[in-house]
Amino acid sequence: MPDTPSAPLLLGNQPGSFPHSVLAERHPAIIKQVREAFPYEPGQHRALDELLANCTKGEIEPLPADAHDRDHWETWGLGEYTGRSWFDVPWLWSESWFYRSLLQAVGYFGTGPWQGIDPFRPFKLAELDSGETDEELAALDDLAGRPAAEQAQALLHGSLWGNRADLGFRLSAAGARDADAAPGLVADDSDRLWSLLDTTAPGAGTLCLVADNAGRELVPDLLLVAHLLQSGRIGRAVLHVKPYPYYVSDATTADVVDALRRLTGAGGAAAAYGRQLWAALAEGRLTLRAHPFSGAPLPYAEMPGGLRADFAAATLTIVKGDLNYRRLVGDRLWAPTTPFADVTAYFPGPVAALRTLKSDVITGLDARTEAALVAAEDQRWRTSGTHALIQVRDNR
Ligand SMILES: O=P(O)(O)OC[C@@]1(O)O[C@H](CO)[C@@H](O)[C@@H]1O
Repeated sequence: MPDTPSAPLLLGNQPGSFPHSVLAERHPAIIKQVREAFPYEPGQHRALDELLANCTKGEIEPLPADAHDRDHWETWGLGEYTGRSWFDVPWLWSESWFYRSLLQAVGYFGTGPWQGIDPFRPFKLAELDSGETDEELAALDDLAGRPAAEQAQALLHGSLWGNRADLGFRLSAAGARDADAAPGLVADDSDRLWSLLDTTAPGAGTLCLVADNAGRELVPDLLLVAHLLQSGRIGRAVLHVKPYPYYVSDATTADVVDALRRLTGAGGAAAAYGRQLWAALAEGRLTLRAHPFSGAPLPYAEMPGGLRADFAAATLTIVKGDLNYRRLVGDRLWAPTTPFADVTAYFPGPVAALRTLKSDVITGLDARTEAALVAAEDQRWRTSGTHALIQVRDNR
């Protein structure tokens, strides 16, 4: 970002701020929920007690020498932050460290019987099995008879607003789920998004979709991918998921499998989409990636070469959700009118952000939109989850 003056990095040490509330309130609430959802054994309860004390009052501790991911975390700044309060290091870093620590506490990374048991799975499954998901899937039958452009726009918006289905957010924002979505987007580059996928050679393009939440967000993401493959706007899709459970509801490979089973078992148009994606995986037209950096506590500007090459080769990369937006533009308190194109100039290919606003970070607003939002809601629009955006930077 050579020409963009930087902005203050978000830390969690300002009482009353959103980042502070995540560290002081959301994380303890997540520990409580996870503890109540599983018949954990004494060692796990002890480890959760220790984590609760450590993440609210303690300091960041080093990893044991034999931790499987020690090298990653050393590269990602653990040495520098060891011994500091969770509240005094970059907020993005301490949140990521929290999820890594929670998985450690419940034995996810161990060699024992709890290895690989996702502590968030009950919440994800409840959402996937909900009546709301049934309704959303049934609506696909009506959509099937509509013109292709209308279907595409509806599925794009389904994927965008699916981002409200974020279980971590709903834990701490009481009533967030029911608050009405604001009509209109605070930024809408959807025409540019479609123009990037308008191809004279059908089936030639590759879409990278950096997924966010499982369940009611991943389902519409998959439907969008299926539609783009089917209509020939893309020939290949690469779906980036998290390598392990993260930010409560972030999608992992297991969640993709659950979502595909849900689709194929639903009947009607949903099942047809599900079968199509199942076949696309078998044929290599849809590929899954679970890159370690997808769970890293760092902005995408610091992504390693392999991941950069993936994004560079794509016709378009769609980055879903609030956390990915923070990582895309940098977790900083930018002036809202800072151009999105400037803060994403480092990204190696065309990139689109689809996000509902759930944290203070925002770029790319025009001054009039920002003024109207502030006049109506003070600064609440930044974190309420009721506003959304589609922003695109095309570097071709
Ligand atoms: O990435 P997502 O699922 O859209 O949102 C993640 C989120 O709930 O977690 C962060 C705070 O913990 C915020 O960035 C955001 O509110």
